[in-house]
Amino acid sequence: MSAEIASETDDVARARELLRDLRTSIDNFDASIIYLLAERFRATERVGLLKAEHKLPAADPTREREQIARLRDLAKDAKFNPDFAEKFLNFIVKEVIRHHEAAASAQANPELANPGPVQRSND
Ligand SMILES: C=C(O[C@@H]1C=C(C(=O)O)C=C[C@H]1O)C(=O)O
Repeated sequence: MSAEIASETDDVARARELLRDLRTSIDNFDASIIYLLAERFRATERVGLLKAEHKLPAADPTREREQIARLRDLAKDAKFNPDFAEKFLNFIVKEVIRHHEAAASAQANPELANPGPVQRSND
């Protein structure tokens, strides 16, 4: 093996090692994101129940505007793309509002949310 080919092989081996380390880090970040989202959704589920009980609207556009402004500022501080931060928040909030609407309709129509045991025709 020529010295040139040997050093190319070393470079690729180093690149593969770096790739493996970076992917381990990415996997840890992804796991953190999932745990954080799970906690966030647990909190928003409680907000959804509270709103349903008190017949408050599922969505709160004023609060959302404040959150977007805050997250855009945080993203800029973190040298992160503020448009992406906004899109990401909107994506999550849309799903939260869908859950809140489902909680409101379950509150308004409990018989539809929990239909009870299925009746068999020969019961
Ligand atoms: C969670 C709430 O409900 C909705 C969802 C939001 C969110 O996921 O952050 C924010 C505002 C509301 O549109 C809330 O009102 O705080």
